[in-house]
Amino acid sequence: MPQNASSTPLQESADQSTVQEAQGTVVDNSQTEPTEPTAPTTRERVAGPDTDATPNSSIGIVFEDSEIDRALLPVHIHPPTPPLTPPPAYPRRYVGGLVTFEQLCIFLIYPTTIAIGSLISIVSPPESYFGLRTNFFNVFFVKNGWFWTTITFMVHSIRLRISKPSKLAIRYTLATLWWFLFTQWFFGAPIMDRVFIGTGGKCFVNDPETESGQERQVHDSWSSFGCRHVNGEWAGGHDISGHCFLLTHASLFLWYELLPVIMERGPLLRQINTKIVFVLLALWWWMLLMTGIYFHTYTEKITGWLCGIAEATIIYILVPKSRMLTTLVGAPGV
Ligand SMILES: CCCCC/C=C\C/C=C\C/C=C\C/C=C\CCCC(=O)SCCNC(=O)CCNC(=O)[C@H](O)C(C)(C)COP(=O)(O)OP(=O)(O)OC[C@H]1O[C@@H](n2cnc3c(N)ncnc32)[C@H](O)[C@@H]1OP(=O)(O)O
Repeated sequence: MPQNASSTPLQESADQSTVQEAQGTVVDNSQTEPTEPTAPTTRERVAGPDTDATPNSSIGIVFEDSEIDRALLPVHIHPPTPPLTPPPAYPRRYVGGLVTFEQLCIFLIYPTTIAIGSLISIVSPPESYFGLRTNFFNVFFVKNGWFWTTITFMVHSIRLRISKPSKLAIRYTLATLWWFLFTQWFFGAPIMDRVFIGTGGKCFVNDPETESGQERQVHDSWSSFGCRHVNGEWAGGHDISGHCFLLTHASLFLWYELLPVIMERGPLLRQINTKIVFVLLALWWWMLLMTGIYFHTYTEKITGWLCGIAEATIIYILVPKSRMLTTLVGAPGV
């Protein structure tokens, strides 16, 4: 198995058992001590290398029947045990020792989409319903984007057999927290609005007192929400694309949580739950392309994307390099 030297403790442990399997090392149970069952009898739970298991249990096998009862049985009446089933570890090809090949492919979808959208916007943006801010998909789905991402994530999570749902909830909470601080509230105005104001942005409103009623005045709104509330125009600063942020952030979160299911290529992949996740991912991708074509400047889209990759990069790429941090937030599994 191709395995980069810099793989994580979790991966190493899981991969070791795969090596055993590849080498045909099957444990002969009749030779082992009766008090140390080598394979589960009634139900065996197999978790992938990326499970929520702590590093010590990363081989992913949980004995659910009473091992003590089993140990009391005389050796000769032990039921035949199946060979030790290795976790469904999939070959991991590491790129630069940091990300797996699949993680990298997923990661690259979004800057490529923004680049293609921006290119189309320069060459010849086609007239389209999706160029309207009021289009149904924008108003109903993207403007409530974290809500739909949450629902879809729950649909995905509910059918998993992972041992520690709390770790899954921690990862969801961290993703939600980053979205919340960036777009909704950060001890006052959210981060994206603070960047806008910090780079010289202001809220302009028409002053009806003037003769033409058109003269613009600066309103003291400190957030885009407040500015919209007074029918003002939020202009002048670096207006990070909230759509690029949200669509990238939500998509990477869903992809990386789903990846073990995809790589396992088992029955979970064919479930309706997985299809629902793919439908939302397709919609988020399409809306990102539309943002790329019709909205914002190129730099605003890039900064939106950069902020959108931040949390997923930390949680799914950097954290797995540390055994201690992995214990805290777990890692996606099946
Ligand atoms: C074992 C099983 C365990 C399972 C459980 C596991 C875990 C779960 C644990 C706990 C969960 C428990 C309970 C959870 C239940 C429910 C919780 C739900 C929580 C929620 O979740 S509740 C929040 C819902 N709340 C949202 O979800 C809001 C999302 N929303 C935003 O965060 C912003 O809205 C954002 C970022 C989108 C900002 O956006 P922005 O619009 O202000 O700014 P941007 O710069 O992007 O755009 C400038 C102008 O360009 C236009 N524009 C750009 N691109 C366009 C395009 N493509 N098409 C058309 N127009 C476009 C824009 O429309 C705009 O136009 P205009 O200014 O006119 O509006």
